[in-house]
Amino acid sequence: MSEDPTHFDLVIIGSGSGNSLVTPEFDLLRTAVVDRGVGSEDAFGGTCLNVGCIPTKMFVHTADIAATITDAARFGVDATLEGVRWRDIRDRVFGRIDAISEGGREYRRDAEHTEAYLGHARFVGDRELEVHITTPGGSHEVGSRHRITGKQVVIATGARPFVPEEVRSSGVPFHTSDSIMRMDELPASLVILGGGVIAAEFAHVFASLGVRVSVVTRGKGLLTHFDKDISAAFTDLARAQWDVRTGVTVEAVRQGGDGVELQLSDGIVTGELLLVATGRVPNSDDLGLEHTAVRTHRDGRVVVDEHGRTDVEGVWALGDVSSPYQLKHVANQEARVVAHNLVHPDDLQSFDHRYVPAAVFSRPQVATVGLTLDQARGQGYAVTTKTQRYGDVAYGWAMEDSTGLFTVVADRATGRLLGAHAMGPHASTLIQPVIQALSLAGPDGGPTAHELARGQYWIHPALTEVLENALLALDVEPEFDVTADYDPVGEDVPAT
Ligand SMILES: Cc1cc2nc3c(=O)[nH]c(=O)nc-3n(C[C@H](O)[C@H](O)[C@H](O)COP(=O)(O)OP(=O)(O)OC[C@H]3O[C@@H](n4cnc5c(N)ncnc54)[C@H](O)[C@@H]3O)c2cc1C
Ligand SMILES: NC(=O)c1ccc[n+]([C@@H]2O[C@H](COP(=O)([O-])OP(=O)(O)OC[C@H]3O[C@@H](n4cnc5c(N)ncnc54)[C@H](O)[C@@H]3O)[C@@H](O)[C@H]2O)c1
Repeated sequence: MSEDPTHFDLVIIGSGSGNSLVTPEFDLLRTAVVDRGVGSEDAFGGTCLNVGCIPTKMFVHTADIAATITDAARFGVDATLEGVRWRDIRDRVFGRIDAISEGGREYRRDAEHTEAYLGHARFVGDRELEVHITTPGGSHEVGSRHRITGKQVVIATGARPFVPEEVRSSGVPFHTSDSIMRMDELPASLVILGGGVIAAEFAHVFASLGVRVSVVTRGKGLLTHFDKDISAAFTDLARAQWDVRTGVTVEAVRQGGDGVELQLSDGIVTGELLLVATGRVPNSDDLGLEHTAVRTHRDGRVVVDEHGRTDVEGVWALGDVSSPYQLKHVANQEARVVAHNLVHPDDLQSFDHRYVPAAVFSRPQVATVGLTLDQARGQGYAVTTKTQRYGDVAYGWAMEDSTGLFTVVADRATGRLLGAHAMGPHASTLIQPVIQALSLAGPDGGPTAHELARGQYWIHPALTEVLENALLALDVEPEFDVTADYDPVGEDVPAT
């Protein structure tokens, strides 16, 4: 261990996924965790905990409850949503989260082998940083500046909301996902700019809680990064719930109407508040990387190899700042790999980007893994695909579902799965057996789709039968059809 108090064995910039790098192997070494905080409270612990996955899903679940009440009459259950207590909801969510964030910060500050620098870090050399303390509650005074060096440095600085120039230069107040969940009152109406994941999730949250929501996007539909049939079906369902403006450009943003007015290429949209959800940019531009040999891609992501190494020896990167996937489960996997590699330089592990799943927790949910039909064809596979409707299995009847679908994509020649794409209640959970089959396949190629269907029990009449039936209905080469005698109509589930 070094005697120099400004030299550390490990310096981690970013307390999100980076925070999990302080493994027991570092117990006898010195680690600095540098973090400037996220959201309006400059909270410790990164995006997912404070302004990302966790609070949004707590709001989504609350919105699901409200939507279930509103939807209950068609089941013969008469119920009225009498109102929602926004401040109570907000305070319940953040009452839980803030305590975890504060506990994490104090632990890093007080532990014998770690030091918490709560401020902005900037490289001044390859493994040398200047830190300007901006937030109280850490190991150092607000306003102080520190030069620190690390034997190893990990860049885990995440990403931040991108705000288009037409909004920034308008002077009109706006929210991003960093601020909107902490507002004091629900607005009567909300304009959401963007048609991606954040827009889809917040549109559900606020519309289900009684806010009139407009979604404005330049794309032809919503969730256009997903399978095209799912994107089209989701956009149709969105139009039935929200005011959805697709294929439009924003020509001006000004104050007007009840709050904000957007001049679109095809008209005007107004709302009390504006939420900007137009993507997230890596936090690499304000890191002083020009003082190092660390390179970035054109989109700002730090260049790393499959082990998380940058171009500078001893400097690593992981998560949203460098990954092609801005997802917490990916950042976590990358953090586990880097945590191992930091202490096992002769036995490096690699990032696993083979089958990265994603889900959108909207109304309905969307989930995806592996190749879409078009991607599989593009890669030269003889593709077979089946779309099974939720409404065709028993639990789908129970739910009176008429829109949910589960598509599986497979290689006709081998019968093996290539991907799956689902939209409907619990899609994020239902897709897990496909993720498992793809990820654990091993060198022998793993189970065929039919083996996956018939090699295990599927609880009857659970909603997972939608996947079981889709797998069984795939049209594969006969020699791989281990269920040639299976009659999908024979059980008490009707065929499509
Ligand atoms: C609204 C929303 C919902 C989401 N929902 C999901 C979901 O349901 N599922 C999912 O998988 N993913 C979701 N994500 C994405 C997920 O949150 C991110 O992929 C993940 O948190 C990235 O982790 P990270 O460790 O790379 O970065 P972060 O958690 O963002 O951590 C980076 C930290 O570095 C700090 N920092 C940055 N620059 C500096 C600097 N120069 N000096 C000091 N500190 C600095 C930041 O303040 C931050 O605290 C969501 C994101 C958002 C915004
Ligand atoms: N459930 C989840 O896993 C989850 C939830 C939220 C966020 N995230 C992560 O956060 C990332 C960022 O989310 P996001 O929704 O901000 O980005 P996104 O890339 O999903 O969507 C951005 C949207 O904004 C539109 N857009 C961009 N610039 C625009 C402009 N100038 N005018 C109008 N529209 C414009 C794009 O066409 C697109 O529809 C996601 O890609 C995802 O990885 C994940």
